[in-house]
Amino acid sequence: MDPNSPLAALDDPGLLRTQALINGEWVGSVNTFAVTDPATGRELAQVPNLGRVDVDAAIAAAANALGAWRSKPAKERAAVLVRWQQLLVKHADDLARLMTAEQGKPLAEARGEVVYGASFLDWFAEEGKRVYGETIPTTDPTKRYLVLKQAVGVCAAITPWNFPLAMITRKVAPALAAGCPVIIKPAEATPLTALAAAELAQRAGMPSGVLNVLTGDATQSIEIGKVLCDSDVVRHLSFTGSTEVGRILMAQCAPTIKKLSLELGGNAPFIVFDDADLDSAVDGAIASKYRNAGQTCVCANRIYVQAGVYDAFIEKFAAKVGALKTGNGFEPGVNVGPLIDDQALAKVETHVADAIALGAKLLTGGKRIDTPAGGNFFEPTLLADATPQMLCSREETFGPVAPVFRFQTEEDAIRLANSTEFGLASYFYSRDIGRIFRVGEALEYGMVGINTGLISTAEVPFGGVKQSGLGREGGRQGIEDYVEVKYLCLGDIQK
Ligand SMILES: NC(=O)C1=CN([C@@H]2O[C@H](COP(=O)(O)OP(=O)(O)OC[C@H]3O[C@@H](n4cnc5c(N)ncnc54)[C@H](OP(=O)(O)O)[C@@H]3O)[C@@H](O)[C@H]2O)C=CC1
Ligand SMILES: O=C(O)CCCC(=O)O
Repeated sequence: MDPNSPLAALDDPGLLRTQALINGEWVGSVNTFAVTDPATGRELAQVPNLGRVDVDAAIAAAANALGAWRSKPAKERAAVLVRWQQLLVKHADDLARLMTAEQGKPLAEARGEVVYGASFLDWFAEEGKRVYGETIPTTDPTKRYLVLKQAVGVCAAITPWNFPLAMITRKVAPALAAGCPVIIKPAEATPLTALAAAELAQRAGMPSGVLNVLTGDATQSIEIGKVLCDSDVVRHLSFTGSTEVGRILMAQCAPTIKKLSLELGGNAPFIVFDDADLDSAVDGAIASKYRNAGQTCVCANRIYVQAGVYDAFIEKFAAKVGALKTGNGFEPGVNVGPLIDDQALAKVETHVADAIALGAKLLTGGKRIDTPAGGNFFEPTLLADATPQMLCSREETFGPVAPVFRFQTEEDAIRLANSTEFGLASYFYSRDIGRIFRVGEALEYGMVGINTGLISTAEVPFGGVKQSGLGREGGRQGIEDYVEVKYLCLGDIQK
């Protein structure tokens, strides 16, 4: 290990796993790909670049593990999940270090994600104990009607790089709690956090085959995804990522009529009304927009400010955006880390250039930051006088760019906010109780933050409407996609 690698300082070097996990065994391959640090471009590790044979082995292992795992009392499955949660928290510093190294987010944010990610495990450990069936009042005295809920079977989870741990646990925890073995395919950019989490699952006593992790680069990910989708054994696929890939996976799952949970792209409006608490709105916009360098599907993408407070908001917001510190996530005090790769940088640059060409005013930021160490850094950027024609209004920027739009009336704000095919998160600031209900009900989104820019927590149903996806993750609803409803009709009761 290069002594200058950020991973040389792990307290527990056993968490740097560079093999895939299939059937409880760590599996290598002659074909590997490099995991790199987006803050420096330096290689961190090589991990296996797997293909069809390995996916088939993982599916077979999961299928083999299904019977014993789903037959365990929920309380016993819960005990494994709780032990896993405790180990994730115990090793939070090392996991955060791995995450910052491969994903780039500031270390404190990475640590926050570890605790957040771990919280899905104890939440669903409890929910798994409450997968209640029902009895239905009979309409025929000779019969009784019962409803059971049973594990859906083998599940697959394809996860993105922006939340390398939480997007895994949010899917895997309800699956495991309900009695389903899982096969995880993490993003090419961030397999190390996933593998470290799997190592801790092993230490928590996860039975062989119940949790499998397959790694692959972007090309092999397509093949791995196809084999998972084509399999009749895999009964559920959960995916977080772009709407474009979500559509492909949905089409690929059609022949086997798989259950699907899709958490796809967003284009979140963030509305500030004249009656808002402006300081609170500015803080909310900073948190919502610049968290994870703007790379979350619930990040504010379009900031609409009512004419009466537009100038005051811009002035306060610009001061705070200008004060954000960008740099390597391991440096103390850094608020905004690197973007994940070159393509992400290019997309952000295109959105900024397009907005300026169409009349937006650049108030701060606006360009790449070149550092001696390399890295994919972009200045936290604020654009005023944005309009609906701009790319940043129509597409998810997924970067640290805040376009601010001026609006006149509540009706205008609602119309503009809803004028997108996406419907994941939305936000608005107002102190008027009537407006809070009117706007909250009118926004065509799965989630609405009111007077807050942060809405995520394990206890609530996270998900979108329209082309932002299907199903809900987290909350008591998050386990529903992992169970099948079975109706038992009991006859001859009178005999
Ligand atoms: N909803 C969200 O949270 C996210 C939204 N996005 C949006 O998507 C844009 C592109 O980001 P990107 O990382 O490319 O997101 P993708 O949707 O391409 O990737 C997400 C996951 O899907 C995998 N994948 C990609 N294509 C396929 C396929 N054909 N079959 C099976 N698996 C596949 C990826 O693997 P691999 O990484 O190996 O290619 C990754 O694990 C972002 O700019 C952002 O707008 C991105 C990430 C998360
Ligand atoms: O970007 C995502 O897909 C998930 C957002 C993270 C969260 O807030 O849970």
